[in-house]
Amino acid sequence: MTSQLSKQENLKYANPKKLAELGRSVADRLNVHPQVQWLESPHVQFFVHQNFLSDSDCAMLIDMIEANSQPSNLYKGTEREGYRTSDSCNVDIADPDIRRIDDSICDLMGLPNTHSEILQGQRYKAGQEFKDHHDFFHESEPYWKFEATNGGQRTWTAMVYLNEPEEGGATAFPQLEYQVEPRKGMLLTWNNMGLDGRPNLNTLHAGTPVIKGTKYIITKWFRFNRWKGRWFD
Ligand SMILES: O=C(O)CCC(=O)C(=O)O
Ligand SMILES: [Fe+2]
Repeated sequence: MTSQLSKQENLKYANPKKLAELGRSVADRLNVHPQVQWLESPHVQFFVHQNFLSDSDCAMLIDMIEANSQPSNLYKGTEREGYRTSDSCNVDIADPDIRRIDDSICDLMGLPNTHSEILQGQRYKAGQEFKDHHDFFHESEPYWKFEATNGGQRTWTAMVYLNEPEEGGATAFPQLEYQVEPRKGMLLTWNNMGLDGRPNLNTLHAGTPVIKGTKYIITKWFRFNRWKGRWFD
C-alpha cells in the first residue's frame, strides 16, 4: 500500500534532510548535558538521564495514572490481540505540575512543546506488556495520510520510569541486543530517525512483560511539525 501522498507533499511532513538536522541538534545538546549519558550505540541516537524526576513527581504521576487509566490503544487499523496490554492515560495538561514536567522534558531536548504529543502515562500490571514496535509512523500505512498533516513524523521519544517493578518490565531493543531496566525517575530518550533522517528500523523496541509488581511510565513523542492534537495553546 502507498501513503497516497506525493513525494513532494511527503517532504513537508517527513523531510529526511531536516529530520537529520533535528537529530544532530538534539544529540549535540544532550551530549554536552552534564547529567546525560550517551548509550554508546552506533545504530541509534540513544541517551539516559538518571534522576530526571524527583520521587515526589514520580509519586504524583503514579497517583494520576491510577486515577485515570484506560486500556491502552494501538493505532486504529493496526490493532492486534495481546500486543499492547497495558493501561494508559492522557495526563491533564492544564495541571501546573504536568505543564512543568512537560516543559522540563522539552527543555532537556531543546524541542518546542507545540511539536510534541501530550504526555501519556502507562501502567503495566504483572503479565502486561507492549510487544515489539516502532514509535515512528510507517509512511506506507493508510494512517500516515492523517498523521502526516497532524504533526508529521514522530521524531524523538522520551520516557521516564516512575518506579521499579519487582521483576520484568525492561524496555528491550532487540536489534541492538540491549535492554534498559527501569530505574525510578530515569529518563530514556532516543531518536526514531536514523542519521540519514529516515525512519530507523533499529529502534524496534518493546515494554517486556512485568513479571512481579507494577510498572509505571510516562512517554512523550515529539513530532516533526506542530501537533494538531494539542488543545491548550
Ligand atoms: O514500556 C516500555 O518500556 C516501552 C513503552 C513504549 O514503547 C511506548 O510507550 O511507546
Ligand atoms: Fe514505543
